[in-house]
Amino acid sequence: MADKARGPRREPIQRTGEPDAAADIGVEARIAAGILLNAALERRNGLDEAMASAELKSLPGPDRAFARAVAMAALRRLGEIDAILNRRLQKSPPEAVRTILRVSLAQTLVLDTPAFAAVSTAVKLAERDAKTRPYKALVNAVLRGIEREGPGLTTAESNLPDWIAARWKQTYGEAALAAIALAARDEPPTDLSLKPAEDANALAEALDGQVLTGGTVRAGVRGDVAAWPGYETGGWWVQDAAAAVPARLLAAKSGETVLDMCAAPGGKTLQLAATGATVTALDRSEPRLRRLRQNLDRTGLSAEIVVTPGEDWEDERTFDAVLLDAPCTATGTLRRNPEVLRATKPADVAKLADVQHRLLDAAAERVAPGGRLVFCVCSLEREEGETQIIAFLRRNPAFRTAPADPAAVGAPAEALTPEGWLRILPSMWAETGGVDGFFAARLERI
Ligand SMILES: C[S@@+](CC[C@H](N)C(=O)[O-])C[C@H]1O[C@@H](n2cnc3c(N)ncnc32)[C@H](O)[C@@H]1O
Repeated sequence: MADKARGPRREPIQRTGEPDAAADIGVEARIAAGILLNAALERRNGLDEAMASAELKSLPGPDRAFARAVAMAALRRLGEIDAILNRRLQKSPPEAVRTILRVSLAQTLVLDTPAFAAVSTAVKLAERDAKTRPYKALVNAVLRGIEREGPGLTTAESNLPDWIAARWKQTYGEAALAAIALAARDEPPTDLSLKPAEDANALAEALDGQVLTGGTVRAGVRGDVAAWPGYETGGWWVQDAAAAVPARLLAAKSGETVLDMCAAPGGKTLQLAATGATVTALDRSEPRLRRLRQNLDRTGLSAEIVVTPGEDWEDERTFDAVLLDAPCTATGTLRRNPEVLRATKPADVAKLADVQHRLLDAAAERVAPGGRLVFCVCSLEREEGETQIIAFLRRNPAFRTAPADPAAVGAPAEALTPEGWLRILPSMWAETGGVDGFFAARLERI
């Protein structure tokens, strides 16, 4: 596969992190990294499933964390890593050999692992398996060649699957595509949403971070969030700055009734419950609702929980405000979940748009006269965002757009569309570390 030329922007690959003591971590962790990488490339949720497998769980914690960091780095830079490899490979090696090479390059090019450790463990990995043993010398030569002569220039856009890059170029233009690709190269910072009574400035200071417009605290440190101040006492929860926007847009108030229609694992339910509104959190997935319950317990917040598909809910109630955070391709979360780009197929966009259409109609029925409806998706695909709302407003003349005020809801100013909706791109707020991609529209029943 040749390095894709989608424009002139070619730059040296940048290192972004350094897992602890990578040089001391051994072959087993690298094998695990390969397992995680391939699971993520093979199937949706593959990485999470593989992380939960007995094989991964049997590793010591630091090895497991290292394996995940390597797999994530490889996924974020897959196009660049393959381009570098392809310049040195005369023909494509067996997949197992490519995995070893990818895992090794993710360490040296992205994670700052010392080359001696990344290369020698790659050679040991090749040696261990009869299928890869004949390629031991090749693995050594390719990796040492790259170390000696440098990786060469690569493009951030090459990390995006072709069909996705083509779509985003058409929807957002070439410059935005390049900016999104750049934003997706690096591990994003961790953002926290706080309960209203918490001191955002003190938390930001403790985490060497900053308070963003809207009140999100962006941590300046990484690591185990459960060890950060305020976790045990439930003062905050992890939630990307963009993911915190839709619940603010709904502007729930104490004393109102609110339905969160696709609620689990509950980041937005927590925001809504923290306003003092009476919240009903509905989701079709019991396992995901279990996580929502744990989140409510930890934060001391409360909500009624309903397990059912939103379209089939046999309940007559209507609500002052309804939030529909619909299931979607999640392409906007590519910085946090680079695997979504590999797992999503073109046909998924239309399939999920159908689900969103049905859920939107079901959500609309739950809105009391004069009430509000916020629809949002963490997708960059127009069919899951703007197109849904245009079609919904045509089918439902009883609703109209209530334009968003980006400053009031902690969204980037440039996210506001002419229609009054919010289209947040991962390239926005780049100077403070970027955001997830989101679409959100607030509607009101006339
Ligand atoms: C984008 S996630 C929601 C994230 C959540 N709002 C949060 O902030 O943590 C979409 C959710 O929709 C749920 N879901 C999918 N189809 C559904 C349906 N027909 N009815 C209700 N929930 C559904 C999924 O189980 C998933 O939890």
